[in-house]
Amino acid sequence: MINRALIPVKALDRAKSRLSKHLTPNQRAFLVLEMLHHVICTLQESAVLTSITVVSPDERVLEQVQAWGAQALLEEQHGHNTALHAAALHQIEAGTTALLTISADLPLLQVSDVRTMFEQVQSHDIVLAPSREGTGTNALLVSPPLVVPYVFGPGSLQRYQLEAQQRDLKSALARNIGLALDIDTIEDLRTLRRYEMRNKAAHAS
Ligand SMILES: Nc1nc2c(ncn2[C@@H]2O[C@H](COP(=O)(O)OP(=O)(O)OP(=O)(O)O)[C@@H](O)[C@H]2O)c(=O)[nH]1
Ligand SMILES: C=C(OP(=O)(O)O)C(=O)O
Repeated sequence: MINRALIPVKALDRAKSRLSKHLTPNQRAFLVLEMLHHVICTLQESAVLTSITVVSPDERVLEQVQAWGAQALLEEQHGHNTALHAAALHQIEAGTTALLTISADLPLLQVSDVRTMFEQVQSHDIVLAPSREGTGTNALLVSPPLVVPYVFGPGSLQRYQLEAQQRDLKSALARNIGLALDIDTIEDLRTLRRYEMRNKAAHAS
């Protein structure tokens, strides 16, 4: 198996728009980079990936991720799904057998979450990590790459499940808070804070 990962990242000045009422543009850019760093480090620590590639139209993001040991791919075609499709074609050319596409905004992601998904893909064609409210998709692991098209956007979980069904593919869900809590809204930030406080208290006792 040659396992690789793709992380799509929006231009910093457009990212986290749902937090624009609560955070300044600089704070939002900082938050995006901090969460991205966490996701890259966790993927690296999982030791199951040959490479991690960040796909973004933003030169600042691409420069930064190379310093963190990830590969940088300039978004050739604009739009979340189109950019990912083009990036996945490169991964196929590079001999990738299993491709993880994962959001950059998962601050509670753990090494065990990543390893579990790769264990699941041994016996499934597609592994989906639902978002906390159960309609979005925070991570998608497919073997081979592009066995289903990219359909990220509102209601994507159901759409991926339908795409898999139509192709008679075996799919599995990966449910864990590390994969489920993506940060889009101020409520998500509050939830994150609650988990962090709980973890701190658990470590102190
Ligand atoms: N390269 C690329 N990545 C994208 C694009 N749209 C979203 N992403 C990334 O996909 C993941 C999920 O994105 P969203 O939650 O839809 O966008 P967001 O910027 O995080 O938040 P909102 O602006 O509030 O929607 C994040 O890692 C984003 O940076 C895009 O057009 N191009
Ligand atoms: C893009 C997605 O998520 P969100 O915009 O909710 O982060 C998705 O779940 O497909």
